[in-house]
Amino acid sequence: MTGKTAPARPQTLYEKLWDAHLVAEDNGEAILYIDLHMLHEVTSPQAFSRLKALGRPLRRPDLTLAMADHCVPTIRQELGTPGIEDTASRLQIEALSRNSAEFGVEHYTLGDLRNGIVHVVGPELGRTLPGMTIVCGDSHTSTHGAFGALAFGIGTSEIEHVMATQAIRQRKSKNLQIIVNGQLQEGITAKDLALKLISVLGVDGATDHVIEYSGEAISTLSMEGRMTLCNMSIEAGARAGLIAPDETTFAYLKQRMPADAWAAHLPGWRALQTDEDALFDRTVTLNASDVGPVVSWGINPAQSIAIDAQIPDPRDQADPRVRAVMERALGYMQLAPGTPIAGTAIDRVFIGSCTNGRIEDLRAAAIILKGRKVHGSVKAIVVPGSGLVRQAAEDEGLDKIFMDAGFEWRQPGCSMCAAMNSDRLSPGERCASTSNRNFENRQGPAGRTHLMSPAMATAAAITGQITDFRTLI
Ligand SMILES: CC(C)[C@H](C(=O)O)[C@@H](O)C(=O)O
Ligand code: SF4
Repeated sequence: MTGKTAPARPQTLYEKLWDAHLVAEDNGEAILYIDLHMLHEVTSPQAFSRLKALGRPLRRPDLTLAMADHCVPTIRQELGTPGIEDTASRLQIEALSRNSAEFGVEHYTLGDLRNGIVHVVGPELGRTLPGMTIVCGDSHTSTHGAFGALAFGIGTSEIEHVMATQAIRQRKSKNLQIIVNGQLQEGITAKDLALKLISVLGVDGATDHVIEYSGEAISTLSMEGRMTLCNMSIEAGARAGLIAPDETTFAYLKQRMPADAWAAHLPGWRALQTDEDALFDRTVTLNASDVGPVVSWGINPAQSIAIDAQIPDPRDQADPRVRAVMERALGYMQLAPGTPIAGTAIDRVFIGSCTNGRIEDLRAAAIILKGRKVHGSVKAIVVPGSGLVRQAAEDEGLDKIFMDAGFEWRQPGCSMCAAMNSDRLSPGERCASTSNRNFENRQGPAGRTHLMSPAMATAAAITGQITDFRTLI
């Protein structure tokens, strides 16, 4: 012992979270301890079966939380699983309940107020906390990074691994810093910012990176907005998205956990910041004031443009591969280059998903909708992200505003985000959607999706076409 200690190297938040959970490391491969493992019905059954076949116990049922969201119907949930018409969905949801009971996992069944989309429920129940490592067999686990937790999606074999060991094998990602300076304009949301960022970065622009978002525009976002932004990190290829916890985070959590536990955590949470002079592999800077309402026109989220822009022309692209992707998108979406995106007629509106199914999203929609009607040619549904969101909305009378306008007021679930249940587009239908993916067939075979914010989807519902919501306020 020399008595000397190496000077502490400045670290990013990602590096701090990594080090705090590092169990072992060898040749770049690490084992990370996992603080919270969330399960849903689609990606957990095989892992449970393997565990059973091997006769292994679930290592930490107390750090595991299960709920059905993808396949659940968004009507008649009070009937429980017997009310599910689709047999495959019913079996999957029943299997989750059975497995949860067998392994002692906390599980919210259909119709339980606490049930909903896993990425909405974890945070709102105070299970998602700053400084945690959180995994789930679902790519949008990145949502939880909004709290300064290292949260990422995992595959089925990894689910089994976490179930058995409460740890996971990982390689360290690179670190991408995204600084958003200035303030977002009135009514412009984290969704517009996310779509704008993805259109700048590209769908694989953040591959192999963990993003940390910072800057004035980020610090003024609500927790709901931060979750929307971190949720969509994955659509730029990122492993995870992170926002350092601050007073907004602490205030959100204060309402969701026992006061003594909250106070005990606080000093540790405050230390979850990127050190000054810490090094990132890359930095991207954006001015919030340059962001207006953004809408996707194509078949990936990077194919997004400002509401006052024209559909891009593949002939302007030098790269033949980019041109080919654009041509395919235009063909699938049945859009002509050079035409304004505003004015595109739509058939369906979907407000919901783990991106935009929170109370703030429903409020943003209801403010515009109040006293107006859904256009005669449009079928519109609103699907709260959880039972608690639904209840909060009803307490505020938002359900009435939606129903009076002609929206269907549904029960919680992923619904039309991924069409893994009976909520889906018919072939050829065009949808204004607050979800996060506009891939071909995503919302139903041959369905066409335009991603946008809740305010923009509401404006589309009212006018029957893609519309700048600011013309309605
Ligand atoms: C079903 C699930 C594995 C999938 C995901 O990982 O994201 C789904 O949630 C999605 O949004 O496409
Ligand atoms: S709401 Fe959509 S994106 Fe989110 S978990 Fe469900 S299917 Fe995936």
